[in-house]
Amino acid sequence: MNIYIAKSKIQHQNSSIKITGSKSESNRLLLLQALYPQIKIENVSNSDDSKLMQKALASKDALIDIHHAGTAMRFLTAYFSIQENREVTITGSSRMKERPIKILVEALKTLGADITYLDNDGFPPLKIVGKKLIKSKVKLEANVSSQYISALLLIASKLENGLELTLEGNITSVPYIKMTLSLLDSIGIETSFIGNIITVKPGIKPIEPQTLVVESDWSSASYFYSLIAMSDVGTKITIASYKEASLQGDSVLATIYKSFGVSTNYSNQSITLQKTDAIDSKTLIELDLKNAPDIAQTIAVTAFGLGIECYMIGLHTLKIKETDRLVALKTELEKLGANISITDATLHVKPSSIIKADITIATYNDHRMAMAFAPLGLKTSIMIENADVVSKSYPQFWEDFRTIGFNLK
Ligand SMILES: O=C(O)C1=C[C@@H](OP(=O)(O)O)[C@@H](O)[C@H](O)C1
Ligand SMILES: C=C(OP(=O)(O)O)C(=O)O
Repeated sequence: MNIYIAKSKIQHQNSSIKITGSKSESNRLLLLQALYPQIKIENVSNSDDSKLMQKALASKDALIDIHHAGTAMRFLTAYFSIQENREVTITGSSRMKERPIKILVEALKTLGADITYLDNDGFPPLKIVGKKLIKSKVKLEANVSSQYISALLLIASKLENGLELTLEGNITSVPYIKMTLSLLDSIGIETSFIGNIITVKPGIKPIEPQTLVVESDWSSASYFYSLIAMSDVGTKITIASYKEASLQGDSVLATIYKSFGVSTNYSNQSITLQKTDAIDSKTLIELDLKNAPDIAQTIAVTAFGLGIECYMIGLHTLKIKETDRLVALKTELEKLGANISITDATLHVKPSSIIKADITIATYNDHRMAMAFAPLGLKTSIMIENADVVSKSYPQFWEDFRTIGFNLK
């Protein structure tokens, strides 16, 4: 399904958009609930990735297909490693078979896990024979993906002696590691993160029955920040349910988008985004996104839409996500008339004043390509190819854009 966005305007300034729970928090809590069924979760994400996670955890099958869900792939690899007397093959989409998992698999094997690569060394599909893991100390490279670290931490309290993880090199996507530790702490599992060493105590104390409410997804909110940044001064929109003390690193959007003239007001568990200042075309925005890689696409498109210069570093993880997001951004933004340069970890949007009309944007099976380019509908008419990819994280994305006045065909 392609969607054509005829040049649009935000019509319903006072509409309130409700986004469901964070995909990252949901996938962690779903795994913890499988380990500790006394936990209840509210506002679970309705994303494909969280539904796949739920389905995989409930499945008794010997073959689990996780499609494009990277977090689920990594978390379930750890989970099935400790399911005694169970053997599973875990596979995914063709892109999943290109997304590296060796660092996690080697760490699990060091702890005693029985995992075999069924196709290419270091990549899914994997055969996992569940076992009791006796060892408790492991070192791993921390600059490739934090998901490997979170995966180990999530099962750690079920290991006989807990876990002591030594992180080597520069640690990437740190807020996601802290999110995992906070969720463990909140259910009653003892953890510490000092220097480059994380420890998780074995679960000796019983975990109390409790209900955890997932905060809505900040990465999904990024597309509304982009919309407001490209709107006329005074335009505002309210989205729920958010809080100022978020576990999600992408809540840094509230700070980042001040530079794009957008203010954020927190009230009644909602955020109201308002365009307060017009942006000078000579503005240069410089950002290090190693802690918030999922909002890089949104920000690159906002800068292009406003015609301003933006230089982003810390993007080394983008090459191994749903697609090579650096190459995809360069290719698609340049079709619209942008001047972009990239390296393996940076992206530079040069200032420009032209936005071509009626260009078709390829999305490369990447939800964030579709959603990041959609706000440009305020500036020009644009076609988004395979627009249903959004369901990976935000199934009602197009409905919500229609609600605020977008003209979609
Ligand atoms: O743990 C998580 O929930 C995630 C961690 C990040 O991955 P990396 O650590 O691989 O950057 C992020 O990009 C992904 O969307 C979700
Ligand atoms: C990178 C992402 O997800 P995952 O790694 O879980 O596939 C994402 O949602 O942007």
